[in-house]
Amino acid sequence: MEKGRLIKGIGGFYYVDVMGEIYECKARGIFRQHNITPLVGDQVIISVTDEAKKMGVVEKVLERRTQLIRPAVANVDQAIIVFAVTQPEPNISLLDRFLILAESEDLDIIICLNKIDLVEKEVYETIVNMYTSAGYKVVLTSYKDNDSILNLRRMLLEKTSVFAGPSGVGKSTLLNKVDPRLKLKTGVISQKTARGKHTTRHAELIAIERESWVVDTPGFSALNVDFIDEGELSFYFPEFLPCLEECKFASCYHMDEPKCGVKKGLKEGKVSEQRYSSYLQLIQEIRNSRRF
Ligand SMILES: Nc1nc2c(ncn2[C@@H]2O[C@H](COP(=O)(O)OP(=O)(O)OP(=O)(O)O)[C@@H](O)[C@H]2O)c(=O)[nH]1
Ligand SMILES: [Zn+2]
Repeated sequence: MEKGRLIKGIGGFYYVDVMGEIYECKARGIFRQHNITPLVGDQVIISVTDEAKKMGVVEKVLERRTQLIRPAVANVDQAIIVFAVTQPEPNISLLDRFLILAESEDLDIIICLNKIDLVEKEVYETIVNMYTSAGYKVVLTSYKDNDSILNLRRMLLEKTSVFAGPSGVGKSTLLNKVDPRLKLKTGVISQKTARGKHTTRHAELIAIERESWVVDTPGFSALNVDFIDEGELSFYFPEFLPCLEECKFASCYHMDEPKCGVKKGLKEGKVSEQRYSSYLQLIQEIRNSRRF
C-alpha cells in the first residue's frame, strides 16, 4: 500500500503521484457502492498491481479537507488570482467576481498583479491600495523580474494553489518561471481558445518543488456569481465585515436602508467607492437572475 495524491482523472483512470512516480489506477468498485468519486487533489491509498508498468488500484480516499466546485479539486489551500496591470487592462468588476468566488469557497487569497514591467508604478498604485486596504494580500510580479518570481514561489511552498484569472494575464508564464520544468503552453491564445471551446478541459494538479502543487485553470472572461445568496454577498467583501454590526437591520442589504454600517464605512473611507459599486452591481445581478 502506498499513499499518494490524485493528480488527474481521465477515461476511468486515476493518475496518482507517489513521491514523484505516477501510477495509472482503477478505483475499487466499492467506491461506487458508497457513492464516493475520487477527486483530483484527493490524498489516496493505492495498492500497486504492476510496479514495472506503474499500475495500481485506488483502495481508499482519505478524508477531504476542502472541495472546490469549479474547478473540481479537493484539498486546495489558496487561490492566486492573477490580473495584468495592462495587456489586458485590469477589469475590476471581473477581479471582484474572482474574489467573491474564492471567498465563497473559503480559500486563502492572494491577488497577483502581473506584467508590472510594462507600466509605471503610478498606473497600478490605486488598485494595490484599494485591495490592500480591503484586507487582501497583493503581490506584484513580472516574468522579467526574478525576485518577484522567487517571492511568488515562496508563497506556493507546501500548499495547493489554484491559479485563476482572465486569459492572457500570464498565469502559465508565471508558473513556467516558478518551475522551468513545467513548460506550460503560453501565448498561443487561438489554440487554447479552440481547446476550451470544443473539449472539456479537466482539472489537473501539477507538482512543483517540495510538496507544492498548482492548478492552472483556463482563463475566464466572464464569471457568474448568481449562485450566491443575496443575503450572503456582503460576507464575501472582507472590508464590509467590521461595518455589518452597525447596520440597524439584521437583514440590511446596504442599499436604501437607514442606519447602514456599510454606507457609514463608505462615508468614512473604510469602504472604497469602487468596491461598494461592485457590490451594488452584483446584488442587482443576483436579484435579476432570481426573477426567471
Ligand atoms: N511584458 C510581460 N509580458 C508577460 C508577462 N507575463 C506574461 N506575459 C506575456 O503575456 C502573454 C500571455 O501569457 P500566458 O502565460 O499565456 O497567459 P495565461 O494567463 O496563461 O492565458 P490563458 O492560458 O489564456 O488563460 C504571453 O505573450 C506572455 O509572454 C510579464 O510579466 N510581462
Ligand atoms: Zn447595511
